[in-house]
Amino acid sequence: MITVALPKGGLLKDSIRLLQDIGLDFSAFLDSGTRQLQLPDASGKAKGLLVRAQDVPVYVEYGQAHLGIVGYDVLREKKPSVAHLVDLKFGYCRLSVAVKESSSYRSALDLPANGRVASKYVNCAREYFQSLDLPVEIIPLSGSVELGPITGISEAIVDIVSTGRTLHENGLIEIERLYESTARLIAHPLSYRLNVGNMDELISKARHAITVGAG
Ligand SMILES: Nc1ncnc2c1ncn2[C@@H]1O[C@H](COP(=O)(O)OP(=O)(O)OP(=O)(O)O)[C@@H](O)[C@H]1O
Ligand SMILES: O=P(O)(O)OC[C@H]1O[C@H](OP(=O)(O)OP(=O)(O)O)[C@H](O)[C@@H]1O
Repeated sequence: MITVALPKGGLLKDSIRLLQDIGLDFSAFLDSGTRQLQLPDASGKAKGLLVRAQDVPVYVEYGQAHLGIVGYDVLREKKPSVAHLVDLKFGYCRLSVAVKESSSYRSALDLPANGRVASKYVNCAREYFQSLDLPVEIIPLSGSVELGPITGISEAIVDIVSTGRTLHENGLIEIERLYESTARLIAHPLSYRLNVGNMDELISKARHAITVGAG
């Protein structure tokens, strides 16, 4: 039986829809009555694990899940040893540098050397500022990162932007875009090589579903 790690939160509905397109029905996770974190799919041929988005690659790397769905942002940040299989095209966002609109900073290189940057994406932020040769102190936060420049804990933030509404409503502006992210289908590398549970067929169906969806 194949096991799939599904991300709780914003990616869950689209993930369930994609899995339905390839013949795996995990819609029971959407039942408001359930608190179950592990469910068989409706046909009984697969098992789903409902985990925090950031933990999806952990289950897949360790082989407890053969397949998983996770944002490219999480893969860039954590660099897990997993096979990247299909860009699923949903869950679009970008990782950006933002500052207070009222500040004088309009590009990353305007930021002061040894300034502070708050982020949930500490590795991506560190790599980015290293690539610019600009020494900054990265302040790790785990949410509501936009409060960094508002409270003065940092001059800038590196955070996910999707619609831009959170930045706008908090008086911040985006000054750099590091990369764009969408949801990805990932696999445990050895299980992928061994084609556990005939996952090749599921992956082909996923590629097909994306192409049809795009057309
Ligand atoms: N506006 C957005 N905010 C956050 N994530 C987004 C947004 N748009 C798309 N995404 C994608 O959805 C993924 C999961 O986001 P979600 O907010 O559900 O989880 P999370 O931020 O890791 O939350 P938690 O810390 O509660 O587990 C992100 O990793 C990203 O790829
Ligand atoms: O551009 P927008 O469409 O407004 O989306 C961006 C916001 O969404 C994310 O926060 P999330 O809701 O995951 O909460 P968090 O602050 O706990 O990370 C992200 O960190 C931004 O705050």
